[in-house]
Amino acid sequence: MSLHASSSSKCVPCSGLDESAKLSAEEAQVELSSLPHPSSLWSLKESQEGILSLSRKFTARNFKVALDAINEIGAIAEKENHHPDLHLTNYRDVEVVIYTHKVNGLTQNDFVLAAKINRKVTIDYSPKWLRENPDAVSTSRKKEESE
Ligand SMILES: C[C@H](O)[C@H](O)[C@H]1CNC2=NC(N)=NC(=O)C2=N1
Repeated sequence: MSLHASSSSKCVPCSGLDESAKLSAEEAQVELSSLPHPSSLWSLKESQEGILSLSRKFTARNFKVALDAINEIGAIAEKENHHPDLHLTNYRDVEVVIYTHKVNGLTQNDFVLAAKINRKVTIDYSPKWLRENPDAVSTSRKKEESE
């Protein structure tokens, strides 16, 4: 079982991590596909500097819902002491980007956090976005809107 698949998993302090904790692109792909459902919400992303990260994008129903989701994700991050970059890229479009700054790449901590976000955060999505992204239905706060 992957580390993040266990509900007792917690992020280990990033300050203690070194390069040996950094996952290769292949290892990251394996971790990605074993995230709890719906793992398809997340994708691997590589910056121009070659830094691998995990990214999840969604469109919320409105501005307030987008801000509430950011705050909810932020509270989980504080608890784990592992912090995503949270982007409000348009008034209700959110992108969550997770990587381990200490190693400039992905570690197990990033997948632990992504798994917690999948399990704990439900979002009142834009109905149109949810229709276009049916995998997200289990993370929708208003499941009936998907029909
Ligand atoms: C001391 C503390 O553990 C570190 O500064 C943490 C805080 N949150 C962090 N978050 C992320 N995403 N990467 C880090 O390397 C990191 N380091």
